[in-house]
Amino acid sequence: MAQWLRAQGSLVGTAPPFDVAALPDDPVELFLAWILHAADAGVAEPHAATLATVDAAGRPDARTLLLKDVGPIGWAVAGRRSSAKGAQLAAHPVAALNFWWQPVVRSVRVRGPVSEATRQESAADLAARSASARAGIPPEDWVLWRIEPEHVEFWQGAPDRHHTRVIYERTGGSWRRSHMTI
Ligand SMILES: Cc1cc2nc3c(=O)[nH]c(=O)nc-3n(C[C@H](O)[C@H](O)[C@H](O)COP(=O)(O)O)c2cc1C
Repeated sequence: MAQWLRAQGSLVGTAPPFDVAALPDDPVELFLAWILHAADAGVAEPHAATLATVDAAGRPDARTLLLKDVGPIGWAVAGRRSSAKGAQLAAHPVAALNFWWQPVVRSVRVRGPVSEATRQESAADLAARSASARAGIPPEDWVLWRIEPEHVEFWQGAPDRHHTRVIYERTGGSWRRSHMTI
C-alpha cells in the first residue's frame, strides 16, 4: 500500500499567479478572492471544509461540512447541537477549519474561538436548507456557529516545491501579516 500511495500524484493542479506584494490587510478579503477563484476554476463544492474540534478529554476530532457564511465576524458553519461536534464545541469552544482546493493547489486554514449565532440566525440557516435536509431536525437542535479568526493561513503549492505561505495573526483589533516561501 505504501508504494501505491507514493505513486499517487500530489500537487498536480495548476496554481494561479499569487502576488504576495499585493496582499489585502484583511484575511477575509483574500479568502473571498480565493474561494470565488476556486469556484471559477471548476472546484466542485469549494465551500466544503474540514472542521476540527476537541472533546472534553482533549482528544481531537474532525469532519467535513459546509461553510455557511464568511464576513467580518467570522467563518460560519452549522450542525446539530446533539452531535459530537456540538458536545465538543460546548466543552471547548475553539475550532480549526481547513479548505483544500486541489485543482488550484491552494489551501486555507482558519483557527479561533467559536461562538453560537443568535437563535434567529440558526433558525434562518435551518429554514434555508432543502426540505430533505431539514427533515427530522428539531429547530432548537440546529446551531449556526461562528469561528472568530485569530490565525488564518493561505498556502499555495508550486511545482518546484517553492510553496508560498501567507499567515495572518490577529493581535488585539488588527492583523499582523507575514509570508514565506518554503
Ligand atoms: C460534503 C459534506 C458536507 C457536509 N455538511 C455538513 C454540514 O454542513 N453540517 C453538518 O452537521 N454535517 C455535515 N456533513 C456531515 C459531517 O461530515 C458529519 O458526518 C456530521 O456532521 C457528524 O459529525 P460529528 O459526529 O463529528 O458531529 C457533511 C458531510 C460532507 C461529506
